[in-house]
Formats: sequence, C-alpha cells, structure tokens
Amino acid sequence: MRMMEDELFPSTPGKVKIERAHTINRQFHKCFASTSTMFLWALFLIALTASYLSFQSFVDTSSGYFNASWGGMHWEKQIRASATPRRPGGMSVLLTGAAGFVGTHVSLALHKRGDGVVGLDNFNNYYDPSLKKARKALLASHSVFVVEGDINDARLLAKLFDVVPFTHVMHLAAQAGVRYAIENPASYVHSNIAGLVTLLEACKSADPQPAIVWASSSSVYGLNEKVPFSELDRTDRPASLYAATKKAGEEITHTYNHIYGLSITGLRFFTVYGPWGRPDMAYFSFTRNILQGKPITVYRGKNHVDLARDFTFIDDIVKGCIASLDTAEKSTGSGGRKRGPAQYRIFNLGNTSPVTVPTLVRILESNLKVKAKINVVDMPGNGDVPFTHANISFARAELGYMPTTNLESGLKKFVRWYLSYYGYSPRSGDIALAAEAGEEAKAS
Ligand SMILES: O=C(O)[C@H]1O[C@H](OP(=O)(O)OP(=O)(O)OC[C@H]2O[C@@H](n3ccc(=O)[nH]c3=O)[C@H](O)[C@@H]2O)[C@H](O)[C@@H](O)[C@H]1O
Repeated sequence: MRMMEDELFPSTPGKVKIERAHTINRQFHKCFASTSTMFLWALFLIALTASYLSFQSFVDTSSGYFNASWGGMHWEKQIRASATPRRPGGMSVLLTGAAGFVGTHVSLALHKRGDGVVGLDNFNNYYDPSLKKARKALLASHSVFVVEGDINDARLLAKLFDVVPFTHVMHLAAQAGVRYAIENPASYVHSNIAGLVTLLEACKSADPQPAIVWASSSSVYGLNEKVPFSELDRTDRPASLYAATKKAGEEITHTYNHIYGLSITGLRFFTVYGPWGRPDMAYFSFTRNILQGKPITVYRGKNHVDLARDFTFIDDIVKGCIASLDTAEKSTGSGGRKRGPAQYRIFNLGNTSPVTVPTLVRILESNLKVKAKINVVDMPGNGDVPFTHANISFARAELGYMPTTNLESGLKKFVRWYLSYYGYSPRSGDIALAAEAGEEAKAS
C-alpha cells in the first residue's frame, strides 16, 4: 500500500524511476483515453448548463408570463379591490412586510378604518413561514390582499404602481434581529439596503409619488449612554450590522427626500412585542421554552448589571404608525423629478419605561404559571446593547403618540394569544389555563 502511494505521489516532484518508463507510458495512454471521455462529458455538461441558464434568463425576462405568483387580470383586480379605500378621503397604502408581525397589525388597523391596503411580503424563512402564512390568512379573512414578492423585484414594484396610484407606502419589510447579523450579514444588506433602494427608486418614479413611512430601529442609538434616547442624539456608533443598516436607511431615505422630494417619516421602534409576534425575539422564545420545560438563557451586562429594554406593546406601535401616515405631507415630486422641498421626519416610538430581562421572565412565569429554568450568562459581544430607553416627547407633540400598555398587561395579552394559537397541555395543572386563555382569545 505504502509502495503504491509512493509511486502515485512521489515525495519529491520528478523523482520517478526511469526503469518504470514503460509502465508509465501505458498508464499515460490509459489516462489519455479516460481524459478524452471526461472532456466529452465536460462539454456535454457545459452545453446543458448553458441551455439551462439561457432558459432561466428567458423565464426571468418574461416573468409576467411564467411567474405564477404575480401578474394577470385576476391578480390586478385583486390588487385594485384591496387598494380601494372604503371611506371618503381614505388612503391607498402599499404595505411591505405585511405578513410580518408589525405589518399584519398595521394592515388590519388601516383596513378596519376604511383605508385601502395592498400587502407585499417575500415569506422568507428567517422564522417559521407557517406563522407568516397564518397572518396572511388572517389578512385575507379581512379582504386584505398580500402579494408574494420581494422588495428587490423592481419590475413587480413598477407593476404595482402601474396598477394603483398608491398615496402612501408603509415600509416594514426588513431583515430583523440584532444577533442574527453575525450569522447572515448578506441578508441585512439584501433587505435593509438593496431592497430599500429598490423600493425608493419605484416610489420616486411613481406619479403621483407616495408619502413614505418606514421602520428604523432603536438600535441606531448603539453604544450611547445618555438616557432617555432622543432623536437629536448621535447615532454614529452602531453595535450591530442590523443597527448599521437601519442607520444607513435613515441616510438613504434622506437622500431620496433631498433629490426627489419624497416625503419621508422614519420610526425608531423600541423592542416591539405582542400577539402574532416574532418567534426569534426573547419574550416569544422564552415563553416557548418555559412551556416546554426547556432552559432559557438570560444575558447579563458588565459588572453583573441586568440588561433592560423599553419593551413597547404592538397596539401602541400601530397607533404611532397610523398617526405618522395621517400626518405625513405629500411628496413634492413626480415621475422622478423634485418640485420643491419635502417633509423629512424621524420619531422614537417606545414605551419610556425600560424593564430588565429578569423582570420580563418573572412576568412570563406568573402568566404561564410555570417556573423558568434560567441559565445566566455574560452578554456575548454579538451586537447586543445593555439598555434602551426612548424619549418620546417629539412623537407626543407631533403625532399625539401616547403609549398606554405596560409590560404586565401587554405580556398577558401575548400569553393569551400564544396559548390559543399553539395550544398547550403538557401538565395537568396547566390545561385549565390553556383552555381558559383559548376561550378568552376567541372572544376578544
Ligand atoms: O428595538 C429594536 O430596534 C430591536 O428590538 C429587538 O431587538 P432586542 O431588543 O435585542 O430584542 P430581543 O431579541 O427580544 O432581546 C430582548 C432582550 O433579551 C435579551 N436576550 C435575548 C435573547 C436571549 O436568549 N437571552 C436574552 O437575555 C437581549 O440581550 C435583550 O436585552 C428586535 O428583535 C430587533 O429586530 C429590533 O427591532
């Protein structure tokens, strides 16, 4: 064995013995024969790949015909119906990220008061897409139509603006999550930078141009220590790529406001939670683990200081979003040309009362009536910040924004929803709780 290895892979290049020349010659011919076969196979594979690629590009350039997910007369009819307001002077809103947590709630609230809403969502698998599909079904049951597509699809966006002269765009589609940016940085650039620019390009070219309200993030305050965080504070020290892309979004929207006259309102959301929430967030995953008897990991800051968040209940955020749409001035440009200065605003939407993560866990335990198995570990250096705290005086003055739900009552509503949605019956003592919560959730 050792000998064979030595022959095939001589330790010093060129050190093959001359007396083996014949053998080598025979091997060479054999090898040449198999190389020609391989060459033919390679040619065949190249031809196959080339024809596949040209077919793909044909499909891409004719997606209106091939792509079953959008296009066609029936599709346009659904878009128009969903976009048509049912109240005099109502808005016609294109809402991106409609199958997301905040997107679903804002879509429902707009629809409820008679505005027209068309949703757009790519249903990616950052977290369980079946939850997104369930939200879509909820919206469909209220006649809100959600298009399955990506904000990076310029042709789809152009088509949507062709079919409907949207008065407003509520842009909530994004790659969320602070710590996931370590694992998948490209998805933040794809959605929060490239996708945003593609959307703004479509908005600037639209005639009329819509007014845009979009989701920035409390994370732009990064490593700031002055609290509460005010919109006038510095935002040039992001602690995560997520924060950096949201900060970049604020600069990018400013550019489109400046060059094209797009009316822009950026909303810095502070750790939004509630029913139909995001499974990747701590309050949600803690609930799941506590109910399943699995341990949860609670991060702790420097010098053993507890981390804290200005947790903000979804209903308060929805009010802030709607007030932003209501107070947004019209864009001043049209068809890609600016005709005057346009509104540019940024607001904090928080709760103004930070709560520590261990307190969050205690509230969940008391709602779930189950004790959590807690592992306390030092906060990993993967983008987290030790605390957030919003100053909301600007939003209060301009939007009439006034959060009314504290973490206790907000989490109670969340737990009730969670139990009714997922069901729960692992331990006899908790069956009654699940059943009772299910009944209450159905009634509300
Ligand atoms: O305001 C925002 O702009 C952001 O809010 C949210 O980010 P965060 O405030 O980080 O929320 P979230 O992950 O629920 O962690 C909450 C707390 O639990 C701690 N945490 C978290 C996980 C864990 O296993 N253990 C733990 O202690 C953790 O250290 C933290 O202290 C959105 O996800 C984000 O998309 C963005 O919108």
